Amino acid sequence: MVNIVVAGGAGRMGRMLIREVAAAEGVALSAVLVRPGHDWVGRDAGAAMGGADLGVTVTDDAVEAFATAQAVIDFTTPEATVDYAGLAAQARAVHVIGTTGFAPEDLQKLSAAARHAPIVRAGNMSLGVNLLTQLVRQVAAALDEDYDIEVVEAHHNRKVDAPSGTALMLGEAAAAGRGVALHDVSDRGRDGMTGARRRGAIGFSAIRGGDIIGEHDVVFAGPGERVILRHKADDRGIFARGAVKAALWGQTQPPGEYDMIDVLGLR
Ligand SMILES: NC(=O)C1=CN([C@@H]2O[C@H](COP(=O)(O)OP(=O)(O)OC[C@H]3O[C@@H](n4cnc5c(N)ncnc54)[C@H](OP(=O)(O)O)[C@@H]3O)[C@@H](O)[C@H]2O)C=CC1
Ligand SMILES: O=C(O)C1=N[C@H](C(=O)O)C[C@H](O)C1
Repeated sequence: MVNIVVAGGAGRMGRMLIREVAAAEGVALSAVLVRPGHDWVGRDAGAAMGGADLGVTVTDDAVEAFATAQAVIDFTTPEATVDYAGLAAQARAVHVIGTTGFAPEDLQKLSAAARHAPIVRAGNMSLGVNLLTQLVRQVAAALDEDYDIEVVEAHHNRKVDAPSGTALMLGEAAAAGRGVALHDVSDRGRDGMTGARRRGAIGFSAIRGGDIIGEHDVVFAGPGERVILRHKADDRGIFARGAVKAALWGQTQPPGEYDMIDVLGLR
């Protein structure tokens, strides 16, 4: 049995993860970790969510929670995730990171932690999006720069980062297909007199509204035609189930940095 801590348990993804981990086979929900001082601390996790007791008390003590865990599933904030990466590494627990919006210096800290225990990180943990990245790479390799690539994403009005982690994954895949580095061709800030579109650019745009779970289009707009590859998330369970799969997969891996392409065997 793999003991899993859900970090960020009171969040949208955290609540979904508590349900999925509690229901999944081969894993046990060993702790639910929330922001220090959160009003869920000390309560049963199931009752805190308005359901039946799960027999797991919510805590804000990460060191104690990680001490008996084999995996930490973390959908929180970049700041919290960087802190938890150090603690998970000390506990030699697999750290499954769904959090998005990292700065380059955060990613360096995650790489340092991954020298001691496996980290699985992906901006999207669903099977569908990870498969889509492979398709995007293939289409980008097949179509030349006469086809302008645009990544369009839509999310709920509480999302704090843009472009989404998924949009960046899709942009990276398109750039890899074209044999270029995304940071050399990325166009993220159109406003005002932008001038004509730069040939070879990969553009990003973001819609924020309502309760949209997550929608991503990769548009290849060419002369007289458009190819559009699309993913729509209808249920956050797809991300949570991917994260549980990653926690189990990571148990047999040496320390290092991995993603869902590794977990799903899609590379
Ligand atoms: N990779 C993937 O497949 C997916 C990734 N995500 C990403 O996951 C992240 C979370 O998304 P979502 O659940 O919608 O966001 P929420 O804001 O609903 O949840 C984040 C939770 O983390 C909590 N938190 C903040 N700091 C800490 C801390 N130090 N310790 C423990 N908990 C903490 C917040 O608490 P409080 O509000 O009290 O501060 C909040 O409850 C985002 O970065 C999002 O982009 C989302 C879906 C899928
Ligand atoms: O914040 C969200 O909600 C989501 N975040 C991830 C992202 O940034 O791509 C994954 C999913 O789209 C939902």
